[in-house]
Amino acid sequence: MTIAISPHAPLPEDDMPLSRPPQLGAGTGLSLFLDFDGTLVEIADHPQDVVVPSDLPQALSALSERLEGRLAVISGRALATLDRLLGGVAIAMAGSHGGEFRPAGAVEVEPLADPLPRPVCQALDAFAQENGGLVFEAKPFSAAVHYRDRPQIGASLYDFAARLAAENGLTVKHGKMVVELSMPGSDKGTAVNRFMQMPPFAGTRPLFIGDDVTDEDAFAAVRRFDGGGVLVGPMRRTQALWRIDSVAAVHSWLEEQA
Ligand SMILES: O=P(O)(O)OC[C@H]1O[C@H](O[C@H]2O[C@H](CO)[C@@H](O)[C@H](O)[C@H]2O)[C@H](O)[C@@H](O)[C@@H]1O
Repeated sequence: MTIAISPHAPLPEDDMPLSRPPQLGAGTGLSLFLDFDGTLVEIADHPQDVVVPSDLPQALSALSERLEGRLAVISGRALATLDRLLGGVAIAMAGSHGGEFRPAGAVEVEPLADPLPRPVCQALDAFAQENGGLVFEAKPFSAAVHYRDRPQIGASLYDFAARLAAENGLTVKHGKMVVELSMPGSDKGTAVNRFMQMPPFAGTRPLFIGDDVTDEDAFAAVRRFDGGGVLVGPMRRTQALWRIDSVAAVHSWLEEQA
């Protein structure tokens, strides 16, 4: 299938149906970027409770091989966590919302951001402790507070984090029942840009599959390389050009590409 995509194509309206993404057939020159939570694994109540299908690491590894290495997972999770959850599969990865970067087969993690100042992490952690039921998650280049167990705290948590961000020159991200702080200059879009400057991604047209608003930076980035985003889940205002209904449907689509 030939796909024609322009970075200047109009964005879809939020009530406009988006079709399934194109197939990664031989000779299409496409590369593939995948988000993790809500895309490859179902959302769970707590970050440590996600269930990784036992065949997922091998499926990613086989697809990466078929695409001659043009596959990467780009996640908000720490790379060390992704390694543990995916059994150390040797595919390309970026973690901590673009703060950590590692090409396929490499051992060294390349930082693409500076770590958060310790007092900021301590302040976020203290807010989580003082508002029982919040989960503080420290990552090498960002820190997150999850409020899924106390949704009513979401607005005050966001205000608190936004104030910390303004006082310290940081970036605040608001994902699914989670508020995160990181140093400016790294997000999933910068991770896409970095991969697209190096082989085997350079010169290809990237697809990015993701579910969260934090994936929108990557949806915008892939359009600049004549590629497109694939939104997972219900339609919303998005920069994605295609849509897949659910995590299960992502798995089916990945199987079709094998
Ligand atoms: O970029 P992603 O791979 O989608 O990671 C985004 C965040 O995912 C994790 O939190 C989310 O998933 C949890 C498990 O399903 C869920 O409990 C939580 O409410 C979600 O926000 C992860 O813990 C974060 O570090 C990632 O940034």
